[in-house]
Amino acid sequence: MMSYVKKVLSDLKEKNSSQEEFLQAATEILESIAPVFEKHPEFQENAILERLVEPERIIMFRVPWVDDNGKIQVNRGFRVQFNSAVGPYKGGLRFHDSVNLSIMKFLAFEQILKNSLTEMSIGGAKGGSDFNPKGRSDGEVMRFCQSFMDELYRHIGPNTDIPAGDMGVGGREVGFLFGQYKKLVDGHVAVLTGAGLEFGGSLVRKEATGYGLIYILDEALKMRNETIKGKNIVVSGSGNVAIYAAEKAETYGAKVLAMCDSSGYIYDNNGINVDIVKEIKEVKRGRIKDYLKYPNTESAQYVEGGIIWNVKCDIALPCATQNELSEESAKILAKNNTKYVAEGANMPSTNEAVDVFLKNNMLYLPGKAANAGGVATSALEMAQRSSRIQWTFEEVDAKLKTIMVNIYHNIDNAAKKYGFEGNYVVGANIAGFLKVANAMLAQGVV
Ligand SMILES: NC(=O)C1=CN([C@@H]2O[C@H](COP(=O)(O)OP(=O)(O)OC[C@H]3O[C@@H](n4cnc5c(N)ncnc54)[C@H](OP(=O)(O)O)[C@@H]3O)[C@@H](O)[C@H]2O)C=CC1
Ligand SMILES: O=C(O)CCC(=O)C(=O)O
Repeated sequence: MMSYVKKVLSDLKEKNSSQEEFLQAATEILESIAPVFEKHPEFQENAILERLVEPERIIMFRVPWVDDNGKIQVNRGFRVQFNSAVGPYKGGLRFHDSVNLSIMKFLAFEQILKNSLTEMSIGGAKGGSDFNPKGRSDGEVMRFCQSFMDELYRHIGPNTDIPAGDMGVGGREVGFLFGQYKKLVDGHVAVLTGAGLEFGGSLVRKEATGYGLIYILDEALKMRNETIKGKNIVVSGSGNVAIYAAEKAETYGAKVLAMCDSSGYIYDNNGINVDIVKEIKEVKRGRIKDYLKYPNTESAQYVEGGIIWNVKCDIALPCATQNELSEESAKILAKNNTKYVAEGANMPSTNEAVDVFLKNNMLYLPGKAANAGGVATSALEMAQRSSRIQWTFEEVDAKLKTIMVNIYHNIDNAAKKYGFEGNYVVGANIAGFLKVANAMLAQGVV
């Protein structure tokens, strides 16, 4: 059956030769699900893979807006509606200057399997723009979001496609996007998750991706008679996912030694004060190096442009961006005896880095399983919104924990069933794929 996978992959490479990140994600996924086709010839007979790798729809559009100097700026907007077999399209919006079609497609492709793993009825999508909100005034961000929504609104809806935040899109941006959507359609509907608590949002959504990462890690460690308590952790990034992963890890008794942004990392052998990072990033929208200006941070250092994975740790949590953890960094982690890697970001480790983790018998939890808590809580937000109720923080948090524990056992069982015990690349991809493939099969050739 490998020949079937190889053929689909080689056609995909020919058709999308310049889409590096998309091909990276597709190669990892397709190669790891190859064993499924031995047991399920019906998938090949029905061209499930050929259909799965082709997005149902891609929307690309112009986003013109006026900056604070009265100058007209033009960005490019995207929404990749990749697969709606399991449910309406669902996935975040990323505003970052690196955004291009390849990155949008890789993120949307990953999202299909991730959303399937949550066991909620949500399909896979992703969108965004090459606009970077960093350094822009609130007024500029608002005008950009309004122009972005002027086009996007006609392609989304509470039963068709429900975007949310991702890199560069937090509460402020979701608020502006929602305001413009509401004005355009004249309806207060649940079309974006990660909404403010005042207008339909859910408690815990902000914390969910980072907390969920620690919940699944905790379960994986428990199954090995291990615990997070007392472990030294390095968390890359200092955005939404990184902050709440670090916060939860500390409540479990771990010490967070280092965090970073794209300029450099801070390191403190006594442990980072996550509240300061939160203040710098969520309130001041500043740089991580500002950490050293705060009281009681004398034992911390800032390393400009340094590679955070050089810091010796027991647990590595890549929570920044794709391909931030190279093969070389993976070898350093292995040499430093790091035993656990759990991904808060999407595809932060290169495929070569993942090979190093697996060869060294490190526990590796891939992003599509480990960071699924964010989108799962988005689905909980949709459930609350449609039934006009609001669960307490504790209720949502308990549901999130259950979902993450279930994901762990689901990927663990799938890995065992297919003869790859402990390999969660195989486990996550197969478990996610089977539900989507069966849904596609049931719905005919569409
Ligand atoms: N938000 C969510 O709910 C979910 C997010 N994810 C994924 O998690 C990752 C982080 O998202 P999120 O926290 O929301 O994004 P944010 O924009 O809130 O934060 C991103 C962080 O990563 C840093 N960063 C970006 N590029 C690099 C780089 N090359 N090297 C080092 N640090 C870098 C940023 O620093 P700087 O400020 O300098 O750019 C920032 O601190 C992404 O891969 C995203 O797709 C996955 C599931 C859900
Ligand atoms: O909450 C969501 O809908 C999307 C989250 C997301 O973008 C992701 O899981 O990568």
